[in-house]
Amino acid sequence: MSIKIENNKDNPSFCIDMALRSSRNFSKKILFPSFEQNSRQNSNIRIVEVGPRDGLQNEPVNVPSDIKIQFINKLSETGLKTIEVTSFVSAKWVPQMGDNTKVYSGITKKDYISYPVLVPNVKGMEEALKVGVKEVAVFASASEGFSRKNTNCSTQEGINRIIELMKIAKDHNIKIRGYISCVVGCPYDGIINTASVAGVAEALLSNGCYEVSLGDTIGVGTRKTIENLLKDLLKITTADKLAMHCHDTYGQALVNICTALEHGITVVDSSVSGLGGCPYARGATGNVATEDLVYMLHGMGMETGVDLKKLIETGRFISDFLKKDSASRVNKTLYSKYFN
Ligand SMILES: CC(C)(COP(=O)([O-])OP(=O)([O-])OC[C@H]1O[C@@H](n2cnc3c(N)ncnc32)[C@H](O)[C@@H]1OP(=O)([O-])[O-])[C@@H](O)C(=O)NCCC(=O)NCCSC(=O)C[C@@](C)(O)CC(=O)[O-]
Repeated sequence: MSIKIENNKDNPSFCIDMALRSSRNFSKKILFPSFEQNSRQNSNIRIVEVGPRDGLQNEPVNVPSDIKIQFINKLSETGLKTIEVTSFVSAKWVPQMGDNTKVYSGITKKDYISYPVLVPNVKGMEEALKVGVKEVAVFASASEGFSRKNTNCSTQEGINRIIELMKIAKDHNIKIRGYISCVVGCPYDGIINTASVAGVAEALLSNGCYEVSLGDTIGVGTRKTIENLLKDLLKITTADKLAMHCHDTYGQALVNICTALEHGITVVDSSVSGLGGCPYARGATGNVATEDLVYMLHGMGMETGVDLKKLIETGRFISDFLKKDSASRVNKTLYSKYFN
């Protein structure tokens, strides 16, 4: 059975199946019973696009700086309000991000878009300051095993480093966003308990992060585990201080994001074309694709301010450069309808 939707901005004027209608009506009332109530608070969702950083950091082929700059400039035209541009980590650890200064300085910045960069320590913070960053993202792990593999230190040592760099950031009026990695599972330590996540969240928030993004780094979370995590976190903080960052290894990312929306969270990280992965989290695939996220949110009647057609074109630009298929099902389905 098909219905024709004339004014749906995310779909060409062709017949789409019941899935879209379902996402507008059925899912609100039946799949997620509490959704109707929370969606009134959640009608505007902020998407944090992490494609240029998380999306590219694990790519084996060197992406030239001018391609990264074109990619970010295209993302800036899509209506996204936050685009994580690069990271100021050690190039010995993540060679793909070694051109951070060139990329950050080379992009055309719009004053209504925030362009955070990832920093691990004081050295990264100082380098980021030299190019005039206005927002940084810091990261700590809820698991010891991942902390050691990713940053060569324990979780507490990582937090201590972050506290030092946050002092500098605050002195320069730089906004600070936090990430917690491995919030439900770790490739080295297995299942992570919610108390460990809550401890890191408290440390990051109390030292100056305006929000903390919950990273399901290896994408093992399910509706149940995310629900349990959020129930516990919401005892120590409020939903407006939390964001979701779901890798889609097991295809659970959208469901987990819906679970977060139900709990009042309104900020979601994603990566165009589903690019991404951490070099130190073996087996993890990319983030939830921004195209799929936007399609879902618009289908649910939520506003993101993002132009899906431009996003699809941008996703295709970077996938074509990388010579890989887009991991976004929405991109795969709609690209030819929009552009051929
Ligand atoms: C933290 C370190 C630096 C410790 O690495 P280390 O080797 O212990 O550090 P070090 O202090 O001994 O320094 C070693 C060398 O790196 C240099 N160095 C030191 N710091 C910097 C810096 N900031 N920028 C540039 N260079 C730096 C330093 O100067 C020195 O150079 P050398 O003297 O040998 O020539 C390293 O482990 C590192 O860079 N790790 C980052 C790994 C990474 O970027 N992982 C991916 C991001 S996290 C992620 O993806 C998860 C997330 C956020 O997306 C959320 C989720 O998905 O869950």
